[in-house]
Amino acid sequence: MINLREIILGALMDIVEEEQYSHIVLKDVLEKYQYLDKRDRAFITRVTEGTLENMLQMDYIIERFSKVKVENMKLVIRNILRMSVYQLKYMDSVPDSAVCNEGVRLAQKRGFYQLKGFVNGVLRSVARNLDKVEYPSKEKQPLLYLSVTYSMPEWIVKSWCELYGFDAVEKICKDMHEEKPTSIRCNLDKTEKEQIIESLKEQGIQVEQSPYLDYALGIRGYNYMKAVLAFKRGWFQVQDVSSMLVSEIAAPKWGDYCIDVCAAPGGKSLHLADMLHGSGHVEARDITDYKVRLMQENIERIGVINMSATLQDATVFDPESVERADILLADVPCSGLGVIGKKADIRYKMTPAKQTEIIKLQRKILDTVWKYVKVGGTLIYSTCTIGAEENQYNVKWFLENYPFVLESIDPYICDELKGKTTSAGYLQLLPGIHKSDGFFIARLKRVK
Ligand SMILES: C[S@@+](CC[C@H](N)C(=O)[O-])C[C@H]1O[C@@H](n2cnc3c(N)ncnc32)[C@H](O)[C@@H]1O
Repeated sequence: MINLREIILGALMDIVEEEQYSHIVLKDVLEKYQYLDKRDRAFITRVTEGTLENMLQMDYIIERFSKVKVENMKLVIRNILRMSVYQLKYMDSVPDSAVCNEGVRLAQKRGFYQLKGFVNGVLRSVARNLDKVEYPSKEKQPLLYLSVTYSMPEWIVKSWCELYGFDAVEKICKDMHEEKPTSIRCNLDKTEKEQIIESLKEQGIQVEQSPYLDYALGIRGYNYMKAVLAFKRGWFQVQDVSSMLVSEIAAPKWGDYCIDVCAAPGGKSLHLADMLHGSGHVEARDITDYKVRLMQENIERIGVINMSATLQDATVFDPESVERADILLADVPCSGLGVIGKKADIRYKMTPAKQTEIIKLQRKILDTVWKYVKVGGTLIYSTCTIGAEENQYNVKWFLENYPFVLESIDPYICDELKGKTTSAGYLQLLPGIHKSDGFFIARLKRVK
């Protein structure tokens, strides 16, 4: 007999303790247990994602009732406690006694017979006293308040507060906890938006218009993406509207040659190819065979004729590319803190030291690829993060060292997004402030 909580514990161990990506682990688990009914699969998803999204808050609660600090606990035990406390706090439909009993049983099953009493004691105390827990005060401990309320590491909220102020950061954190529809980009070269909407609705899928771009939609209520007919026909891509704005701001012209130096899984390259209506070419490059294959599969599924996927490390100079690109897209690897709403575990895996390494890599990539841009051509620099270090500071450094200038992006965006920085050449999207993921896009022109 399959035990759902054992599956959840396994997934949490892989994600939290083995540093595997949550979306990949969860996708694999759901594929492996495809035969479970919809309710069981939803339970697995909800408890795994919910525990990750609220992990620091769970740890805070656990530490009110345990003499042992969470960081000193056995890895299995702390994850049993986290997922159990999540159910106690956020899932009224599960009886407290069942949560406690299952937690104890799991500890025993994983060989921690001697810790049964500890797990039982902590969980029953939490169940009895949950509404008496005192949380950090917003006025007296603002950073700890943000960190515990929204389960966001303190170093992250501290750096955001310095940049955007407390109120904006609270909006950002809150938005990252909200459930959103899946954002899709209609492939208008294949068919009309109305036909896509009709096909989705025929399958019982709810559709809503996204802001900022007419061909961006939000969908809810599907089970598997691969079973959605319009997706199988290549009529749309899953892509956040922020990411669509990158290609809009790149604004390719008929016949342009585009190089996307960090392209996988290929969302922006496919969009550029779409905007070129079969003309020109998009070279989508990435660093691993696996990712390049993934892009090739997408090219074939959608039937794109003006795009190719190739293996190329962006930190290794490619002399054949010099001055080839009308448009060069550097959608560089980044800390990803703008997409925490979709990938909850990112916030626990990123550290200031890792971020410093990422910034070095971003600069190395820019230092290598800028020569691929034709004089007069465009370089788009983008990240899915919201701190200045990887965004504004990198652009400043780039402008100081290479023959490029920023160009206004106002001609390419809707009025709602226009502001001081967009006329200066860049856009910082913030979840909760904008209706999108957190994203940064800068448009630079090569001047000599
Ligand atoms: C932000 S993602 C790109 C997303 C992509 N542009 C899209 O829209 O689907 C960054 C990509 O950079 C790739 N990458 C990391 N280091 C790289 C390198 N040295 N050279 C080329 N690609 C690299 C990663 O494999 C990852 O796919």
